Amino acid sequence: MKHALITGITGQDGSYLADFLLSRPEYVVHGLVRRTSTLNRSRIDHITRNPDFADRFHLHYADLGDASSLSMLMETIRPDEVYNLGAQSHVRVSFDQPIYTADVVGVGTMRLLEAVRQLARSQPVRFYQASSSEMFGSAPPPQTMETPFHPRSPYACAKLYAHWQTINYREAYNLFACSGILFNHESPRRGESFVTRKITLGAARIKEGLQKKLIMGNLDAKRDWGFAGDYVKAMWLMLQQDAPDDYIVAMGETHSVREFLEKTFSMLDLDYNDFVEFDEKYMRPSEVDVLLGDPSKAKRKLGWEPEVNLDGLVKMMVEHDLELARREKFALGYKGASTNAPHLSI
Ligand SMILES: C[C@H]1O[C@H](OP(=O)(O)OP(=O)(O)OC[C@H]2O[C@@H](n3cnc4c(=O)[nH]c(N)nc43)[C@H](O)[C@@H]2O)[C@@H](O)[C@@H](O)C1=O
Repeated sequence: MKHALITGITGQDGSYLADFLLSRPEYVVHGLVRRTSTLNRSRIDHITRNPDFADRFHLHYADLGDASSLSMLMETIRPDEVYNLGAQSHVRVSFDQPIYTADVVGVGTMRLLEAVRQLARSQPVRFYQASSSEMFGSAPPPQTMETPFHPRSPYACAKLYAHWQTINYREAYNLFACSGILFNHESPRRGESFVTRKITLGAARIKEGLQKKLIMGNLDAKRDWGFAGDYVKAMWLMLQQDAPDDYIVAMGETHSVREFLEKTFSMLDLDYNDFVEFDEKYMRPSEVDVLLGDPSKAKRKLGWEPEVNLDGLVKMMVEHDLELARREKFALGYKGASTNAPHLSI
């Protein structure tokens, strides 16, 4: 059996990657979880509750902030593959918590790389680093493998540090370490404070009369959005190659937040202009205006092809969130619309 360790297992990407690896009978999947007073495991509940996976899915307490917990974990599990998907991943929040973000995203990756380097002394191990299109920041589009980085947030600076450390561990210690520069990737499992999910959930709640307005920031920002379920396959493919390398994973299309709003609301027969309002608090001190990735290397060398386009993605998210809103309405007993989703504060 192959043992894979995933940091960030409770997140969107971690849960899709776990699904993908478990669909292959040769994998045992280990997830790193942080201790929290309330459990945040809804994205992996379908796995933990499935008796078929009882022997092939294991959760372990550790923390990217705690080097000794990572070394212990590495010794216990002795993974063949390590996927570093754990992060404080919200760009806007990284301006409020820059040092925490740098520690978890930047130095946290170093702590993990050190633990992997120790393990690599006694067995082969392959490492995947979740790098981000945010590292390109203000570099003009299209962003290719040759485009120089210009990060625009504490999150992006920390990701860039981790990216270069991954490359350095490959060059200095001959570690099989790959970095996937993933452009935005979304799904029904996306956190509710990221723009796509905020829009699909907000629109669905508006449609069901649970919410009156959707309060947004910069609608002119443009992103290259794909489906997270497609992107985790690229992560895995990178670790199956003969030699380690870095790749961009993207759709090669860019759309504005405004276009995403239009597509979502029109799918629900609504006009977003009637519901969307602006609030300064959703603006970032420095914005990334346009991201447009060139995935040609991943397609050519990995044979990677996405299966879901933007319209398919919007449809998948809207259908999911409409169902969620209907259940919410049923569970609450409908009393009257609130002015905004109370749980969306960022
Ligand atoms: C690849 C990369 O992808 C993600 O980073 P992000 O691009 O910052 O994602 P987002 O969905 O928070 O923002 C997208 C755009 O949408 C604009 N925007 C407008 N109004 C709102 C708004 O109300 N909320 C939010 N969140 N954004 C808004 C916002 O200003 C920005 O221009 C993370 O997964 C990150 O971890 C990562 O690595």
